[in-house]
Amino acid sequence: MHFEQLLKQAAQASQETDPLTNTMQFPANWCQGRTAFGGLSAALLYQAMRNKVDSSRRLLSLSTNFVGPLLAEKPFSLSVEILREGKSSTQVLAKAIQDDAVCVIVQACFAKNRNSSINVPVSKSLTLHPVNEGHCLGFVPGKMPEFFQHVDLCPQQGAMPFSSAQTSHLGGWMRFKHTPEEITEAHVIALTDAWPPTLLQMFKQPAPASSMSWYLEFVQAPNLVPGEWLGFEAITHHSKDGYGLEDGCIWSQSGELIALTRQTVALFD
Ligand SMILES: CCCCCCCCCCCCCCCC(=O)SCCNC(=O)CCNC(=O)[C@H](O)C(C)(C)COP(=O)(O)OP(=O)(O)OC[C@H]1O[C@@H](n2cnc3c(N)ncnc32)[C@H](O)[C@@H]1OP(=O)(O)O
Repeated sequence: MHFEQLLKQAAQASQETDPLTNTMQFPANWCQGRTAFGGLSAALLYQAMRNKVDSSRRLLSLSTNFVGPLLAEKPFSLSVEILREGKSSTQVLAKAIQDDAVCVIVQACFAKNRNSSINVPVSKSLTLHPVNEGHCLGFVPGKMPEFFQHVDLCPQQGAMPFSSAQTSHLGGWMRFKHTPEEITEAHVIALTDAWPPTLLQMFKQPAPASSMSWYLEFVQAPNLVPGEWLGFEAITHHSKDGYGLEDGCIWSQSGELIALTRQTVALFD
C-alpha cells in the first residue's frame, strides 16, 4: 500500500464520528521493528489535522511524542482537537489511539503569513554533494526495517548502523520509491524520519533505539517537484546516560532549506 493511500485513509478516518468507521490500519511492510515507522504515524496524524485547518494556514511546526508502539494490522483511531484558532494561527493536538492506549501524540501549529518588516535569511547551507543514485541502499529483508521497501536513501555522510563509527554525523539524499503526485508536508515528515538515529552507527553491535520526542519546523511550504530528492544532514549535539539529542536540516535538491528537525532518542545498547 502506497503512502498516499494511507494518507487518504487517515483523512477519511478522522472525519468519521461513528466508532465503527473512524479507524484505520496499516500493513506490516510499513513497520520499523515492532512498531509503525515513526515517520508514517506522525504523517498520518498531520494529515488528519490538515483537513480540519483552513488551507490558507501552512504548517509551521510539528511536535511528536512516540508514547508507545503502534502496531500493524490492528485498527487505531486518529483524534484531532483544535486547541485554539486565532486571526492568523491555529494550534492543534492529535492522538493515535489503539486498544484504548495513546500510542503517538502530535501537536502542531499552523499559520498564515502576516506583515512584518523583519527578514533574516537562512544562515545554513547544504554541504551534500549532488545525488549519486548508484550509492542508494537496496532493501535487505531481515536486515533493514520493513518500511525501507518504500523509500530510497542515498547516504553520503556517516556510516552504517552498528558499525562502531567514530562520527555521529549522518547525511544523504532521500525520496519515496513510488513517486507521489505532489510532495506535501506529510511526505517531508515521513522522509525525515526514514534515517536511523545518528547514534546507531556508533553502536558496537545491534541493539534497540527508539525516537521518543521529535520536533520539526518548516521554514517554508514545500514547493518541490514530485520525484526530486530531498537532502538530510544531521548532527548529534550530546549523548549521555542512554539519551541522545540530534539536530538536522532538510533541503530541496537545489539547496533550499525546507525544514529543521530535532529529536531525543532512547538508546538501549
Ligand atoms: C545510513 C542508513 C542506513 C540504514 C540501514 C538500515 C538501518 C536499520 C536500523 C534502523 C533502526 C531504527 C531504530 C529507530 C527506532 C524508532 O525510532 S521506532 C519509531 C518511533 N518510536 C517509537 O515507536 C517508540 C515508542 N515509545 C516507546 O516504545 C517507549 O516510550 C520507550 C522509548 C521504549 C520508553 O522507554 P522505557 O521507559 O525504557 O520503556 P519500557 O516500556 O520500560 O521498555 C523498555 C524495553 O523496550 C525495548 N525497546 C526499546 N526500543 C525498542 C525498539 N525500537 N524495538 C524493540 N524493543 C525496544 C528495550 O530494549 C527495553 O527492553 P527490556 O530491557 O525491557 O528487555
